[in-house]
Amino acid sequence: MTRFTSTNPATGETVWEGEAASIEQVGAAVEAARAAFPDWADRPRQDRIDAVKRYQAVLKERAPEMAEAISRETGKALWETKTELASMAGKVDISIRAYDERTGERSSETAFGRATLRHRPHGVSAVLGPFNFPGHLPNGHIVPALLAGDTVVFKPSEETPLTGQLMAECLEAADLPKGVFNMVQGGRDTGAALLDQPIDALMFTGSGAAGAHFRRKFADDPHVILALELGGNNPLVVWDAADAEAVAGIVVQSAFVTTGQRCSCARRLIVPEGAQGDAIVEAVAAMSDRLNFAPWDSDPEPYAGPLISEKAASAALAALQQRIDAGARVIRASGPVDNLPGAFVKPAIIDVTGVAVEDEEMFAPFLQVLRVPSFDAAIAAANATKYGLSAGLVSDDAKLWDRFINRIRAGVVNFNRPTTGAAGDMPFGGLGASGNHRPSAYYAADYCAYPVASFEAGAVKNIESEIKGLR
Ligand SMILES: NC(=O)c1ccc[n+]([C@@H]2O[C@H](COP(=O)([O-])OP(=O)(O)OC[C@H]3O[C@@H](n4cnc5c(N)ncnc54)[C@H](O)[C@@H]3O)[C@@H](O)[C@H]2O)c1
Ligand SMILES: O=CCC[C@H](NC(=O)CCC(=O)O)C(=O)O
Repeated sequence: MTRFTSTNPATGETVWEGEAASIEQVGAAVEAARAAFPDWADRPRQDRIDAVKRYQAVLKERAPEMAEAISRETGKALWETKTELASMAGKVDISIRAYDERTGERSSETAFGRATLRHRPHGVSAVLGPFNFPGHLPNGHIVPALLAGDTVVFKPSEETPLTGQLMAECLEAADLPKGVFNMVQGGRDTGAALLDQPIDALMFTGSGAAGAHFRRKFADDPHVILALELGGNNPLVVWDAADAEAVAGIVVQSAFVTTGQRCSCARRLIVPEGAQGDAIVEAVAAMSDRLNFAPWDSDPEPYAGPLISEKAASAALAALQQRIDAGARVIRASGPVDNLPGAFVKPAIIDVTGVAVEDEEMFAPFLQVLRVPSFDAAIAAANATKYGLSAGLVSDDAKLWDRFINRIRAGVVNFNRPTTGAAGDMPFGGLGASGNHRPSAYYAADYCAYPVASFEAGAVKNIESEIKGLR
């Protein structure tokens, strides 16, 4: 057994300590999920709705305590973790609607009787969660999976086992049948052990690198459904927008919210060459100076907290330095935040125009500016990435939006809105290295069940007259 801990990145305090699941325990969790599957899948839909509604009630009751726990474990500001808990409870009603609308059952009358579309669950779903929304994002797989009739084995991020434990307690309090929901704690080894088991689906939210690994791992297992929600190198284009202050607010919320630890954060700001671009970059830099990065419970309320760990901060700063060494010009330098531990970093803005930089996500509050000569060049630069999660245009000119929306290659596209802050009642997912065309949020219902078309005649009837060429 391997012991591991999770610590508050703002203080170094241990917030959770425990054992990673052994291979045997992982196997037992999958067996329990397998044994529970037939009964759970065959239950009337209302039974499963009642179960997730009970879970929702527990979540609502425990929301204040859980929001604080997520803040302590991730360092995220309390205002933000409160919204995470609200999204978790809200996910239940959204998923019930999505199930009915996207994967429910419907019949139509035919000449021979009836044609019916049904959806059936896949079986045992492994859910691997990320650290940045350790409740909301795994919850966005778990709730639709349970509603569809799948059983679940969940492994939270090794950075956020406390959040995982609290979610498991809520599901236990919801009195689901034994084996329907199971949790195993641990790191990548535990995740790998889970994926070596006979599972029917992998519902994954995490890094592009891990997603690429899973694509390869399951290449010969087409029966295992993969839903991959991965990172991005998201572009935000600002073009012909007169109010630089207003633009700055949208850019800052796109790039720096959650200390840049959202998959949908803008990583690349694309602006016109010359004075228009200068004014925008100056306004963004000035606003970034006013952001208060501080511990989650400080007074006044912080804008955001630290990165998830000192290790993550060192890795992100190294990636930033690599770009500076390659020729990027520093507009705002990062570095430690005064008198706070090493997981805190200042937001950085660098100009990478004409510099060959890696097309990789920096999961930190670091924004790269690119200056281009025309709107066509801006769209080309925006699309010059292997990823395709979120993108945005800020402009006073609605005609530019018409061009942008038709040509941009991303799953979540915003006009005069931050790239962050997606909605649960819309699909959420990306193209290329950002996913595998199985978007989550409202469309999670689609990967939790498969469609079955059935053609049903009420009685055995002689169809000889329909058979051509019968002698
Ligand atoms: N598209 C989305 O919806 C979305 C949402 C949130 C975060 N993300 C992305 O997630 C990343 C941040 O989260 P993270 O650092 O926790 O991601 P991560 O990929 O490091 O880890 C995610 C989960 O997968 C497990 N894991 C990772 N590699 C594994 C392997 N080889 N075998 C088995 N299990 C493995 C981890 O233990 C963890 O539980 C960022 O890239 C971000 O963009 C994407
Ligand atoms: O870190 C990545 C996603 C954060 C968030 N996205 C969503 O909440 C998607 C909607 C859902 O799953 O219900 C964002 O875009 O800010």
